[in-house]
Amino acid sequence: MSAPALAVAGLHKRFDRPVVNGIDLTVSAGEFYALLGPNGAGKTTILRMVAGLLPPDSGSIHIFGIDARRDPVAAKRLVAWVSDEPMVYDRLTPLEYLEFVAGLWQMDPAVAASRARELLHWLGLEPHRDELCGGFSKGMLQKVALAGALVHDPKLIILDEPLTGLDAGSARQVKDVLRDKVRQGVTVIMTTHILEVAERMAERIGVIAHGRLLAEGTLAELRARTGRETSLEDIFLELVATGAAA
Ligand SMILES: Nc1ncnc2c1ncn2[C@@H]1O[C@H](COP(=O)(O)OP(=O)(O)OP(=O)(O)O)[C@@H](O)[C@H]1O
Repeated sequence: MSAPALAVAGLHKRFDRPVVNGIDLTVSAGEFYALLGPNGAGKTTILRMVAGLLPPDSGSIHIFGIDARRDPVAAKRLVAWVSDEPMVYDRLTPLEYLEFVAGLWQMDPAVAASRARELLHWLGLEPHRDELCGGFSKGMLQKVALAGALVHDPKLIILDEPLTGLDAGSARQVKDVLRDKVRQGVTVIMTTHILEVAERMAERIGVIAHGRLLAEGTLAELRARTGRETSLEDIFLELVATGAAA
């Protein structure tokens, strides 16, 4: 059997207080996984550790079987990280930005150019490909950042609140790109506060509070835990309330 896209075990991180408290998480290759949790639950901190941007205090992270703490460069080649605060160079056009990112990955220029064109088309950025990013709205910058994260053809895409601030049309484009990627066998892990998105798009859902995984499973499995045919919102609120009381 092939290695899971992500296998996290015993992950801990503290800042001035413990923030991630022994997370175990396995996401299969080709799965769409949503990580939910109230503000400050530790979701971003977990994903930043997985993406190699923050060192854990303890625990292991394997990406497609690669020990990401021991071999971070090999692991990062397989991963895209899309933050909720897009960092794009103001003085570059989207096309130049994608060429720049492709250069960092030492991609073949012809492959990079064709992938960049495809991504700009998918995300509706083609009409703006020669305009400077400095004049773009937050939503447009978010889409440029997503395109930049996908240009090296990652196998695991990690997104922190990718739909926040996007208008309905842009949100649809981003969701379609992610669905297409999953159809192609790519793994997607994302955080969201938009529970309908998790309900509609994710194959499995994990609920985090106080740096702990309270529950995970398909929507049907989470419903079975509560013993009621109810919405993800009800399940989420019940889990977080009982988790907080525990
Ligand atoms: N670099 C840091 N230094 C100190 N504390 C931090 C740092 N990064 C995160 N924290 C704290 O860790 C806790 C978890 O933050 P995190 O951003 O992981 O939560 P989250 O679940 O992503 O929340 P949200 O849904 O609000 O984005 C918060 O209390 C936050 O203030």
